Formats: sequence, C-alpha cells, structure tokens
Amino acid sequence: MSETTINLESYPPMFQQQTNQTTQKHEPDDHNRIQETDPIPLIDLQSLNPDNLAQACKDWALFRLVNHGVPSTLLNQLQHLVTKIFDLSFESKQALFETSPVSYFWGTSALTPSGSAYSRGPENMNWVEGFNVPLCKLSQLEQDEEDPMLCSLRLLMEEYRKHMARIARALFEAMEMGLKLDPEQSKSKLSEPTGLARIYRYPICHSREEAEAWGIHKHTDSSVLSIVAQFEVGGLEVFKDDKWILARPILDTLIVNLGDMMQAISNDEYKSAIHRVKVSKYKERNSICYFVFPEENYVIQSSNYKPFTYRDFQAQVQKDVKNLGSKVGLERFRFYGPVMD
Ligand SMILES: O=C(O)CCC(=O)C(=O)O
Ligand SMILES: [Fe+2]
Repeated sequence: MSETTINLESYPPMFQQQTNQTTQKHEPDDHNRIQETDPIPLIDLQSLNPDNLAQACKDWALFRLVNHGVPSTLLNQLQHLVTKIFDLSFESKQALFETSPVSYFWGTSALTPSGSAYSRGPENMNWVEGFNVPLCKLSQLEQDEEDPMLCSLRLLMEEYRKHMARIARALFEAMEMGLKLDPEQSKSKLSEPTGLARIYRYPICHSREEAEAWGIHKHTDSSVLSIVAQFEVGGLEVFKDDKWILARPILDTLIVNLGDMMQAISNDEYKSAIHRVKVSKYKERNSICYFVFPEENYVIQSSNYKPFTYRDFQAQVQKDVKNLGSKVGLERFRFYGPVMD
C-alpha cells in the first residue's frame, strides 16, 4: 500500500510529537465500510412528516436530513476552504483570528483552554482542533479584501448561517407541534441569533489504540438542536440500544441531533443524543457543527426540572468542567437531582 505525507507543521505541537510523518493511503471511505448499511432514520425536510420526525426524535435523538436545501456548491466551497485553513501552519492558525470573535482551539472542547485536558492525563485530550464561530458576529471578521481566506470564510459562513437557521426553525416548529408545546414562546425556546458554528479538523492519530482514539469523547450537546455537516471521512457515532452506531457521511445529507435544552423543553419526552467522534489512522476528518440555543434569559419550565435559563446551565457546565473535568449537564437541574454547590 502506498504512503502519503502528513503536513505535520499544521498539527498542534502536542499532536505532532505523537504522529509519524507518513501514513498509509486508504480508500477515501474505507473507514465507513465498517458498517455497510446505515440504520439512521431519514427525515425529508421538503415533505416533513411530523409523525416520522417525532418517532426519530424519540427513538434516536438523531436523524439524517435529506432535501435540506443547502446548495451542494456551498458545501463543496466550505469543504475546500476549511481544508485549506487547517493546512496552514499551527502558528498561522493561532494568529489568524487573533483580533476577531472567532477563536482557535485544540485538544479540548472550545469551552476550556487548549491543551488543558492534557494535565488530567493524555487520554483526556480530544484529538481535534477547531474554530469557534459565533455566527451573529461574523460581520466583525476581517473585512480586508486582501485576505481572501478570511473574506471567503465570512461570505460562505454568512450564507451557511441562513440555511442553518432556516432548517433549525422548520424542524423545531414541527417538533413543537408533535410535542403539543405552546408555540407562543417559540422564538425564545430556539433563538437563531444564538447560532454558533464549530469548524473541526480531526488530525490523523497514530498514537492511540483503536478503542481510545477519540476526537471528541462521549457527550451530549448543550444546544436545542445541532446540525452536523461531515465531509467524506466518517467518525461520528451515536449511542443507541447499548451500541455505538456510525452515522456515515453520505453526500448531500446532514446529521441533526437533539441537545440538552430540547430534552428539558420537552420535559424528557425527547432525550439529548449521546454521541462521540472517532479518529482515523489514515485520514484527516473535517466537519462543521451548528448549534442553536434558547434565548439566554428565557426560563425553561417543566415538571422534571427546576426552572432555569440557558445562562444558568452554561455557567454550571463551565463550573463542572473546571472543577470535575467534565460536564454533569441536565442532572444538575433535575428535581431531586444532585445538590448544586
Ligand atoms: O464532528 C462531528 O461530527 C460532531 C462534533 C460534535 O459532536 C460536537 O461538536 O459536539
Ligand atoms: Fe456533539
């Protein structure tokens, strides 16, 4: 089998040390053939069937969206640009958005300082690097026409943001109907201006056993909904009936998963999806994840949880991540749950 050279200079130094210069070339979708058929439920946005949607939310908390209306040219352009940005040297990536609302991170989720997980043992590190993009602040990004990369990123992400907001709104309203929720405060429960994108690269990983090669460890998202665009290389797995199921990257489809806020809003009728991301020995992986939240000060009321706002939730998550190394999540707010300190 032939070999390919990795652009090690583009890897965060902690990853460089643990990665060989070359790797074996594999067929692009080899990793995805682990599972020939994909049991992930399909939801068609163009002819949205509320019963199918409700079933997928209940059974899986995750589904594959088809006919979503995001032009494939936009997805292709984004894929191309994202690959190019991550291929820059580590130092250039750190410097790229220094004075903008976009931030670069590696080794952890975007919430904690890069590399901090390493101090709790190298196995705690997420084998990932990314950019955190608060979408409503995109216009503050470098307007300088002389930097074509930033200019393209701004333009493409502006476009992408509109599609994500449209899709999230359509899905959420259908979910609300299925759950018979009062549509009165729909815009507060899912607030498009809170939309956030994380653009990821999962570098090639040589130093870990297959069973420990996590780009992102098992988690639930804090969002109402999350929408994932994955390009060519798979790795996203969802936990269902005591098994991990690979959500294959199928062309022109998006993966949608429910987050903790959806679980709280639906009073546990729907659960947030437990998922993780595996990394490959052979191929770098890119994805773009869109998260949308309730309005920060909107009080979520339900019989299973103490009233809380997303702001309260976020503050508690940050506290837990700092003190315990991981998120406790919704259980902090459940009636009769662990006492909050
Ligand atoms: O990269 C992916 O496919 C998913 C990322 C993810 O789970 C997250 O950002 O919360
Ligand atoms: Fe996630």
